[in-house]
Amino acid sequence: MRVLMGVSGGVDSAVATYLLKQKGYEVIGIYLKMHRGVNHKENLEKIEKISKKIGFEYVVEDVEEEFQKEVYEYFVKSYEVGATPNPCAMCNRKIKFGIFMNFLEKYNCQKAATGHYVRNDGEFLYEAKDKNKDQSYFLFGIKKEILPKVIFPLGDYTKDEIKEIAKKIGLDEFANQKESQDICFIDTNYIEVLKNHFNPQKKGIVVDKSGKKIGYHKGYAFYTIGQRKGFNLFKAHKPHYVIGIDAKANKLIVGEKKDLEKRTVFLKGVNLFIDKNEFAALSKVRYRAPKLPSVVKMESKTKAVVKFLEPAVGVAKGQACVFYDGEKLLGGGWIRGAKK
Ligand SMILES: Nc1ncnc2c1ncn2[C@@H]1O[C@H](COP(=O)(O)OP(=O)(O)OP(=O)(O)O)[C@@H](O)[C@H]1O
Repeated sequence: MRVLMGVSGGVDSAVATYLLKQKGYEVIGIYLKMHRGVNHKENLEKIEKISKKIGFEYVVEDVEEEFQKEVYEYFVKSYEVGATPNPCAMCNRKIKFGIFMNFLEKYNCQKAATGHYVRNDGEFLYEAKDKNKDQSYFLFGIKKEILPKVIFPLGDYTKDEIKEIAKKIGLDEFANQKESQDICFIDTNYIEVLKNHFNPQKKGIVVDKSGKKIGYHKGYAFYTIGQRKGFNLFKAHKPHYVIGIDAKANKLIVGEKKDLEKRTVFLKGVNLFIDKNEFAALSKVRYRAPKLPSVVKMESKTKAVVKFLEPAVGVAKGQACVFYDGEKLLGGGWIRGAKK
C-alpha cells in the first residue's frame, strides 16, 4: 500500500516515515509550501537529508494561496476583531487534512499520514499515549469520512521514545533540534506579524464591568480572555483578569476571577464524529484547559450550545471547544460567545 506522508523537516515526521516503512508501507513524502514567510529552502534541505537516511522519495506542492486565504487571513482577521484564533486547528481542517487529501489520487496513494500525536481506529480519533504532546484538540474539525484513510504512526509513542528512535537511526541532529514553534508562520511573536496588517499597538483604556475607566492597555490584540498581566491599572487593587475585549471601542474589560466563570458556551462551525443531537461529554475550551463535564446540544447543523456542569474559565471567542468521551474525540466547534 502506498502512503502519502506529510514531511516538514522535523523529527516527528521523519520518525513517522521511518515507522511506516518498518511496517512495510511504500511511503512517498510530501512537503507542502504553506506560508510564504516560512524558510522552505531550509526545510527542504532537512527533508533531503532525512530522505537519504531513511530512503524515501518525496514531492513538493505549493498551497500558499489556500493557506493565505484559509489560515493566515483568518488569523489576522480574528485578532483584528478581538478574538483569539487557533490557526493550527484551522490548518488541519482546511490544509493538512483538507487539500492534502486531494493529492492522494495524484500520487496514486491509498492513505495519508502525518506525525501528529493522536490515535485513530478508522472511526474515531483518540488522545495520544503522550498526554503532554497530544494534538487531538487541534484535530476536532477534520472530516469523519477521511478517518479510514489516515494513519498517525506516532499516537502510541511518547516524544522521548521518538527522539530515541531518531538517534538510533542516525538522525541525532534532528532529535536534538529545538521544538518547532506553536505556530509555524511566526518566527518572532504574533504582534510582529499583525503589524503588517493593522496597528496592534494602538493604546486604549481598561474598564471595569460597570464601564468605569480604571487603567490603560497597550493594544487589545495583546490580550486574551483570562489574562492577568500586561495592562496597567491606576490603583493596584486585587488581581484583575481580562473578561472582555471590545475591539471596536478599543477597550479591555477586566474583572475578578469569578467573572471568568461561564456555564454556557455558544459554538459555530461544529464538527461531530458521532451522530447525535444532544449528548454528555467532557469538554475543554482551550488546548491546556481541563476537560469538564458538560452537555452538548446541537441547535442547527453547525451551531451548538454547551452547558457546563462546572464552570469553564478562560472562554475566548475564536478558540475551539472540543468534546471527548474519555480519550475519544467526539467533535468540537468554534467559540462565538459565552454566558454565566
Ligand atoms: N509543510 C508541511 N508539509 C507537509 N506536512 C507537514 C508540514 N508541516 C507539518 N506537516 C505534518 O503535520 C504534522 C504535525 O505538524 P506540527 O507542526 O504539529 O509538527 P511537529 O510536531 O513539529 O512535527 P515535525 O517534527 O514533523 O515538524 C507533522 O509531523 C507533519 O507530518
